[in-house]
Order: sequence, then structure tokens, then C-alpha cells
Amino acid sequence: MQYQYESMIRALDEALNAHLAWGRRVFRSALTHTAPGADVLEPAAHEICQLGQWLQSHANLLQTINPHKAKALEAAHRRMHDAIRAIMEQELAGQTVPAAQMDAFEQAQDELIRLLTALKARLITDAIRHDPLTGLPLRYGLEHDFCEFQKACRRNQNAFYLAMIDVDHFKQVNDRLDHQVGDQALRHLARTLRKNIRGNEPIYRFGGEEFVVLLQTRGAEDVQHAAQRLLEAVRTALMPLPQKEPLALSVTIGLTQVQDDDDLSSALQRADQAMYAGKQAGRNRFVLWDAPPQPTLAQRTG
Ligand SMILES: Nc1nc2c(ncn2[C@@H]2O[C@H](COP(=O)(O)OP(=O)(O)OP(=O)(O)O)[C@@H](O)[C@H]2O)c(=O)[nH]1
Repeated sequence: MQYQYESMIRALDEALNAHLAWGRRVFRSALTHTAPGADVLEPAAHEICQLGQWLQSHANLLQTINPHKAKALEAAHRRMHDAIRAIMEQELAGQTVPAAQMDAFEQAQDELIRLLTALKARLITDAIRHDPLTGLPLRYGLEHDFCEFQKACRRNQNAFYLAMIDVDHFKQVNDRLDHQVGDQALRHLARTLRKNIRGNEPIYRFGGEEFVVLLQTRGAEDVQHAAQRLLEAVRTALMPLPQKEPLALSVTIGLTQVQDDDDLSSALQRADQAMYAGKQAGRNRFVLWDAPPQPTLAQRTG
């Protein structure tokens, strides 16, 4: 999932502040026996108030984050408004407000604040787990995703491969064209990679100009095709540059098969070794990790 975390968190804070201001206004109306605005007394008050408007304008996004909680949030907001409207109507008519009605309001209000606070925590957690440059996940969740992917591959009787992808001669892009173009190139590359892997294959920005992809395939031949396709996609996706030749990029890919009893750090280490071998062999290629050859006598004795 990708969204603008900063503006989303800011908008949520503004909606929460507006809700607190609304609460103060309701309290004042009750104490001074004056009619509050339409955003309290109208049956559609939950849509009129600022928090209600925020909920409507972010409905799709909330649905994507967690459909169950999105529904609960909307319901709590509506319940809270229904309760306060009933309370205010009785208050303005000079009637005593039943304690059960106050309880209903307080419960809905507590639920609303609890859900909004959890949503904010989720947004902040998501924000720090994603790379602001490319929008890709960073490596925080990799360990967990790796284990889940391992289980899914076993369940589907598919082969699990981990790919380490490193941009070739990226320093030259920064040096020749400047760092901003380098940033743009990383965004461009992330999009190209994302477009050329399956939706259920996670990709991470692993480090500066390194990406990690988890691949679910039918076997060695299949993964080699996938790697070849990625190399081709990166090579041919030229990045337009104003008043200059478009920028051509290439990557080197290190691949390793992940066994059922494998762990992330060993897989990363092997993929890194394969990628390094690819760099040494001339870049712009993939290398499938193979068990390292036994050291020769000359190497052993140095
Ligand atoms: N613009 C930009 N550059 C970055 C970012 N992260 C890392 N880099 C640059 O990536 C470059 C990596 O350089 P090297 O590790 O020497 O590798 P390389 O030039 O790609 O060479 P090979 O990997 O050997 O093909 C460095 O110049 C980093 O400054 C980033 O977020 N933005």
C-alpha cells in the first residue's frame, strides 16, 4: 500500500482537533442552554462535522488499511453523534437526560478515540517502515515476511528464491548528473522492478541502491526467466532527462534458493555473494548462487 503518510497523519490530527473543538462547543451549549449548530442537531450531523467529512474523504484509504476497522470507526462516529443529538434535544427541552444515554455517548466516544489513536499509530508505523523516496518497504518487516513467504511457498509447493538487486555504476549517475537525478533514477527503477514482478512477490529497498525481492517460482528455470525479464525491463525502461539523452540503467542480480529450514541472514549472504560474483563478471546479469567451490591448496596455504 502506498500513500502520503505525512499529509495523511496531518489531516488526521486536524480532524481530531476539530472533533475536540466540536466537543467543547457541545459542552458549552449544554451548560449555557443554547442551541448548538447543525453539526450536533441534524440527523446527518455525523457527515456534516469535520471528522465526518474526513472519514468520507478517506473512506477508500481506510478501507484499504483495514476494512473491518474502517466500518467500526464509521459506526462509532455515527453512534456518538446519535447519542449526543438525543442528549442535546432533551437538554434543550428541559428534560432530564437518562444516565443510559450518557453511557451510550461515552462508550461511543471512547471507541471512536481508541480507533483513531490506533489508526494514527498504524500510520506512523507504516511511515517509518517505508522508504520515503521510492515508497517501497524498508527491511524492517523483511524477517517476518520471509518466514511467511517460506510457509506460503511450502504450502503451494513452489520454489522460493531471494533476489538481491544492485544498480550498476550508480555512483557515476550521481557524479555525472547530480544527486537529485540519482534520486529520480532510484524512483524510476523501483517502479520498473515493481511492475515486472508478481503482485504477491514483495520488494524492499534494502539499502542505498540495493533492492531485495522474494520470488515464488516453479523452479530454477522459472526463476532464471524472471531474472532475465527484470534485467531486460531495467535496460529498456529509459528515464527521460530534460535536454539530455535518456538515462539507461542496468542492474546485477544475485539469486539464491531458500530451503524450508533456511534463515534470512544466510539467504541474504548467499544472494549477496552471487550478486558480487555478477559484478565481477561484468555486471548487467544475474548469477544463481551455487555452493562455493572447495578452496584449492594454493588458496589454503596463501
Ligand atoms: N542519489 C542517491 N544516491 C544514492 C542513494 N543511496 C545510495 N546512493 C549512491 O549509490 C552509490 C553507490 O556506489 P557504489 O557502492 O560505489 O556502487 P556503484 O557505483 O553502483 O558501482 P557497482 O555497484 O560496483 O556497479 C553511491 O554513490 C551512493 O551515494 C540515494 O538514496 N540517492
